[in-house]
Amino acid sequence: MAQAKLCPTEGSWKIDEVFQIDKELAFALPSPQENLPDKYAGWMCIAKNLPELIERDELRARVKEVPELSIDDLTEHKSQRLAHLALGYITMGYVWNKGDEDVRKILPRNIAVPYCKLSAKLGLRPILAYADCVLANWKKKDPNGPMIYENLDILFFFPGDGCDRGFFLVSLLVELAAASAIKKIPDLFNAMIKQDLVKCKDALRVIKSCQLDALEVFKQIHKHVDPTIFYNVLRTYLSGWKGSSLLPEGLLYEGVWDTPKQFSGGSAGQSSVFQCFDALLGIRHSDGSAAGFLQEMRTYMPPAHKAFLESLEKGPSIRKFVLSKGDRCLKDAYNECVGAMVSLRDYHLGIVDTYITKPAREKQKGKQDPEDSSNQSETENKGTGGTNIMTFLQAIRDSTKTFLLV
Ligand SMILES: C[C@@H](C(=O)Nc1ccc(Cl)cc1)[C@H]1[C@@H]2C[C@H](n3cnc4cc(F)c(F)cc43)C[C@@H]21
Repeated sequence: MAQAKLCPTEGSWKIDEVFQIDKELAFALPSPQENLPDKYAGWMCIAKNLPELIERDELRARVKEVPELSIDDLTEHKSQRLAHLALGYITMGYVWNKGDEDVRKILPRNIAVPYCKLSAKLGLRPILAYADCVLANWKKKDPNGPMIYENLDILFFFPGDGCDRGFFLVSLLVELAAASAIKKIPDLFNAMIKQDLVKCKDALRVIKSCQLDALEVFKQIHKHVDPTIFYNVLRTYLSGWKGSSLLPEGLLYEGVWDTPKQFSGGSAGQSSVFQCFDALLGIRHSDGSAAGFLQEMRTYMPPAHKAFLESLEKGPSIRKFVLSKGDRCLKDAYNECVGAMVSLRDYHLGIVDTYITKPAREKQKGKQDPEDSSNQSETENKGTGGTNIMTFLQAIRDSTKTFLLV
């Protein structure tokens, strides 16, 4: 497994390029490709017109007509990520279509075969994930302009009047704010190696301020995402087929596997930045199901990013170093980083309440017999990733608090 390597020449830590982490953008794909070779026009035409095709009830027919294409002409990483993103949108649209009970349990081989080959090549799953719809699904309107919401757009859309633009771009901007903290990690490790407590405290203070910047960016979500549309429209298209009552066995990838396979829908847990500060600070989640879910979500990340999280967990422990020094100021600087994680988790819980719990309750009220919760489908209170996101987030928020040093 790749490790965060000591740079042999300068004798100092750097984040090895093997982890594919960009200095400014961290886990986001820098300048994602927007066009595929003409051979793939059939995929792009469907993926670029999903809302209209679904509205006109033409999507599923168009998917069945597209020829089975080989992925051999997708030679570069960025074209592979763009094709994986497009096929992800096509697959979610094909399975969920109008978002009602009329789902499809078989993905036709002309999409399933190239999608699974491409997923294997990228080390990703054949389902739309955070790495697709957030990290590879963006462009600048003015290429020379800044990385701000007003100068960004996404490449593909689901139905929902642009709700996905807000949800995906705010997620991306949170990633970018957190990127400044990730850039500081080598300085933190170098300060530890040199036993330089002053530099250690400085690095921890920078990391904390970047975490709080990420929290401020996260708050933009209310401006750009409508809770009712998110809950009733976008959440459906991001849902997966693991533990789903509509696809209890999962999805059959025709021509690839003989039996249906279960994969989870996209979730914040698939964000490497969501997990990297826990790994850096030595925060381990004792709640088995939450810890298990986080581990499972790592298998939906680009392998290089999963490897980075593992290298942070195996690398020098900042927590042990702080404990060994017994320095009050250093402990405070460490605790402020843990405290920033608690604040982010708390805020995320509020977001789940606004975007999932409350709309679910409103929807229940709207039914004939609001008291009859028997027909409350098991997905009502679930996030896009399929777990009960509130329970999951409460568990990791609570366990994060236990890592504050006295
Ligand atoms: C808006 C939310 C979302 O769920 N986005 C999403 C989900 C699924 C899919 Cl498919 C696409 C987007 C969340 C944003 C902010 C990110 N975040 C949450 N807590 C964090 C703690 C940190 F320290 C940190 F740095 C980032 C953190 C992750 C996503």
